[in-house]
Amino acid sequence: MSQSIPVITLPTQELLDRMQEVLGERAELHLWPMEGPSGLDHIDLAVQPYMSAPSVLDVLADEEVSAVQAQSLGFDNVDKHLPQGVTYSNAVGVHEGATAEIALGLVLAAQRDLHIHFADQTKGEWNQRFTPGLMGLTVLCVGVGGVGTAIAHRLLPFEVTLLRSASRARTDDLGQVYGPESLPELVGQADVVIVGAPLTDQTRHMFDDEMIGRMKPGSLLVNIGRGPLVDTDALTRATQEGRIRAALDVVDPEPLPSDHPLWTTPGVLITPHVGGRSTSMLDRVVRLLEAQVRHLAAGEPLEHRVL
Ligand SMILES: NC(=O)C1=CN([C@@H]2O[C@H](COP(=O)(O)OP(=O)(O)OC[C@H]3O[C@@H](n4cnc5c(N)ncnc54)[C@H](O)[C@@H]3O)[C@@H](O)[C@H]2O)C=CC1
Ligand SMILES: O=C(O)C(=O)COP(=O)(O)O
Repeated sequence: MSQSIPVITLPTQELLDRMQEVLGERAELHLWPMEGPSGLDHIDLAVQPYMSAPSVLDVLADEEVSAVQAQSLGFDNVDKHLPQGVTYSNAVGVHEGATAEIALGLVLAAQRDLHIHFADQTKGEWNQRFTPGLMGLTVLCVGVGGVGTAIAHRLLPFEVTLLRSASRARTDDLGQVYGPESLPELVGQADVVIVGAPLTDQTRHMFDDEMIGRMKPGSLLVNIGRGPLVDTDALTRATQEGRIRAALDVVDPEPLPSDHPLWTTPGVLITPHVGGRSTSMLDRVVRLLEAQVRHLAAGEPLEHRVL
């Protein structure tokens, strides 16, 4: 019996070449058609481009597609656009570690004023200063999934007291996880709050005036999840008044308009949604797609299905 060959469309030539190398004859690979229908009878797996546009979802209506594999972990924007009967898998294993690196980088920069030292460097100025650091402080991670856990593991060697909260209370190998009902009390105990939850109806504006108002004076709010988890106006007010500091890889809106006050508010650090953008990302995407193609060839369900 001849082996069934899944048809995969891929968003970039580089990814297609890497897939060809790894999968050889096992898959029939097509570059995703940017304009017009592909002309294929059936597509077993369509790969969502990493950069958001053009979205594979925009062209699915013209194709017979079984499943979409995303190259992102977040899928807050997807459900309304996904045609019925098409499954959607997110990119588990691709971005967690890289996003944790950006979270830790932002925390360390903000807690040791690295940005101020680097600005001094551009002027050749030798200004020594004392900074809060991280050792001995309390850090709250909001979101204990792949990203939150990667952050927690990287934080512990910094000798912090770690608090964690998620959508439900439980214990895991790192200890106690608190439920959402505990969040208002926990934020008041933390010197650093790192938000790594997904964007849902329940989490949108989770950090509003009230929640931000409960944070310790001078504490740091880090957002590496999705911009709308934090109410931008509330955050702008709190940082402009110097009540809290912020370090943001994600903002609302994205891109942040160049005249937005957050860009220039003292105590606010911004990176342009680069959590997942590490050069080793493509290797992890290829490994994920290889595993998914194996499942298709074996007639098994795809992994990491979220929709
Ligand atoms: N900055 C960046 O470049 C990146 C950002 N992300 C964002 O990070 C998010 C999280 O990704 P994963 O860890 O893979 O998700 P996940 O699904 O593995 O974990 C999500 C965690 O958030 C928690 N959560 C859900 N609702 C909550 C609530 N109401 N209160 C507190 N916690 C709640 C869940 O309990 C779970 O612990 C993604 O949805 C995406 O938006 C992901 C990758 C890169
Ligand atoms: O995986 C995610 O959710 C990320 O945020 C990184 O990917 P993106 O830049 O959103 O395509």
